[in-house]
Amino acid sequence: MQKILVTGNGPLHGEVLISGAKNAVLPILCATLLTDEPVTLRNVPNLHDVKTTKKVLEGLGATVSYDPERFGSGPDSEVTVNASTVNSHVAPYELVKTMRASVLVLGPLLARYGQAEVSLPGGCAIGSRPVDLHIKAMQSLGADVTVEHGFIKAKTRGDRLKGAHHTFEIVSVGATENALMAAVLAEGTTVLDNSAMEPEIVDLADCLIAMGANIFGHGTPRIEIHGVERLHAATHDVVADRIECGTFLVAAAMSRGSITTVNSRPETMDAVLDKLREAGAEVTVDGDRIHLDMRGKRPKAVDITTAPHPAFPTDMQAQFMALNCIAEGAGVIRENIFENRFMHVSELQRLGADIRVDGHTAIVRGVEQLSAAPVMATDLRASASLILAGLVADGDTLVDRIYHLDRGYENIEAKLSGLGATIRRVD
Ligand SMILES: CC(=O)N[C@H]1[C@@H](OP(=O)(O)OP(=O)(O)OC[C@H]2O[C@@H](n3ccc(=O)[nH]c3=O)[C@H](O)[C@@H]2O)O[C@H](CO)[C@@H](O)[C@@H]1O
Ligand SMILES: C=C(OP(=O)(O)O)C(=O)O
Repeated sequence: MQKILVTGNGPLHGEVLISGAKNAVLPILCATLLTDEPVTLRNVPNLHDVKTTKKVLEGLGATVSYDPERFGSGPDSEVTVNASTVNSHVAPYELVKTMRASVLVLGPLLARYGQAEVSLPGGCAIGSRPVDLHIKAMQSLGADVTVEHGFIKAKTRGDRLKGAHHTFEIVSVGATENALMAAVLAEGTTVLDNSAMEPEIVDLADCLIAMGANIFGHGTPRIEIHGVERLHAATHDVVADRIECGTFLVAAAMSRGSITTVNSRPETMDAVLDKLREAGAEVTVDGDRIHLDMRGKRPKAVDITTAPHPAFPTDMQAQFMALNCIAEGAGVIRENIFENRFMHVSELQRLGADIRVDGHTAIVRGVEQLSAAPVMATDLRASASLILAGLVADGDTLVDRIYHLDRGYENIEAKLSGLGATIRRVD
């Protein structure tokens, strides 16, 4: 099994190209099921999760094509999906269990084919992550849904789903996306209240609009959709990954360095950029570039409270915990989205971090120096936090179970090496 070996090696400097967002490309790939015409996506990141989604779509009968030479090559990286050949409506357990975003085929399959069978994704390291809100939204749109033998089985009552007014009980990114994709082909108007407002939802809506959907209010808590009978071919550029970008900026801050992110989307990152400034970084924005400079200073600890967008994202919590581990002072971290998203704490403690956890709150007191140790990644962002800690620890840190990392970071070791880090993959 592959591992990453990272050696503390002074400040990071230079430019890093940000990839397309995992959390945008996955729902958008699922949205290609909504039309029998080809949809081309650009700025597609070369991630394990993208390959899993490709397998899910191919399992349904769609054709997914890309040029392996150019795949993962930044803005020009293209994937085309042709769903005209879809002949199955079943997303099997073997694929869904490895990537819960596969549940996002539920809405598109129901909307286009009137039926869907999607395995329940199950829990994962960060929490139980149920899909009840997805199911309730499908029911509001006129689907009969049962859960049998570990599968969500859904059927439209008539030929098509019916537009409806649906209010999400709590804000959910995935349930908003599933409902949005289902509603674009429903008969009549749908209003989705208490919708999630993440930039990746806006990107999905923009792609659906390019495919001919009528959507208003995306990026606000109320999305209105006027259903159309069919969607058509389109080309769409996937929005930049704000979490990948934030991860590199935190790495630079921790190492007291100075870096510039390129092809990023600063306007989607206010909460993270504000916290970096609070930590003592000089952050300037110029179009798609974010420049962060620590001027050689040690970062200051910051308090973090995770909540739905536009508040501070849970997917950046572990990285800021790593920052607090070596910062001046103490920071309080409150995790409000997932019940079990402190799995990185015990591994950071192995590197010498001073962290006390009480329920959903962690108090982190910065230490002058972390000391390298073998550590185990438990989930995607936990993996990132361990690499960041390893970058500033004294000695060689070996991070095991990096398959989590490959789900969501394209070539992280090459990108960090390009910034001057000493990091490599070992077998
Ligand atoms: C592929 C993708 O985009 N993943 C992101 C998405 O996950 P995901 O879409 O799974 O996260 P949600 O926004 O749905 O989850 C928010 C909260 O709602 C709960 N919930 C969700 C659905 C449901 O049916 N019932 C229910 O109780 C969850 O357990 C969680 O406590 O948003 C999360 C929150 O920003 C991010 O951490 C993930 O990176
Ligand atoms: C939790 C995450 O992703 P997923 O929903 O794909 O598990 C993440 O990106 O940090």
